[in-house]
Amino acid sequence: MSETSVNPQDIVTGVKNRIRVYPDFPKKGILFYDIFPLFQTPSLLNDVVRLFVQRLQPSDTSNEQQAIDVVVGLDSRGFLFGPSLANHLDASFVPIRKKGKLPGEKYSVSYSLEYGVDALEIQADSIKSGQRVVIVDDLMATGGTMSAACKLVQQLGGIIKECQCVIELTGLKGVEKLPDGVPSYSIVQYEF
Ligand SMILES: O=P(O)(O)OC[C@H]1O[C@H](OP(=O)(O)OP(=O)(O)O)[C@H](O)[C@@H]1O
Ligand SMILES: Nc1ncnc2[nH]cnc12
Repeated sequence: MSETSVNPQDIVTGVKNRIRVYPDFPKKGILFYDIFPLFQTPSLLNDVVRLFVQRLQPSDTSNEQQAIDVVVGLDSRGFLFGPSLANHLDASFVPIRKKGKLPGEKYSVSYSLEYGVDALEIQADSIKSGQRVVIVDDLMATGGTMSAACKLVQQLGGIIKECQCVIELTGLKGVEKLPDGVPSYSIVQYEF
């Protein structure tokens, strides 16, 4: 898709101005970053997705091998960005869902997150071996969710080109949990 490039710093500022922070939600001691106010500014939301796209653009746009085949979105807030990102990239969209929500043959991985433990699932035929994948979510905290998602994609033979989040809580060192060699990118960073 040929669009003019976006200035990352403008988007960082826009996102930071709109995110709301709630102490002690959903549990005491958790500082909760609410991304939903972003959706009240459609142009900013569009810029967020375009910034994700810009990161993935090959330097040589004629090289078809560089294209992303699949955007994987994580249940549930990753679904707010994934389909739009997939549309911009002309890629397919695949959901990774919390356990018990997807029908058919599935792969499953259990994981821990900042405030609980759960399992994630992907449909067995949703990614073909060798397909180039980007995984998107709203936020990375401990990295438990994203690292479980990486494991599922890799079990299906997907090649993860990047894990993308709007927010990263850098003090929780989530990126260190990702499988070796998997790149990650976040638009805004907070320590906790
Ligand atoms: O890095 P982690 O410690 O794993 O935490 C990050 C995950 O937690 C949140 O989702 P949550 O599980 O709360 O579900 P939701 O999107 O349905 O609210 C967030 O949207 C990420 O998916
Ligand atoms: N601190 C936090 N704020 C918003 N979503 C989260 N998911 C995990 N930790 C979170």
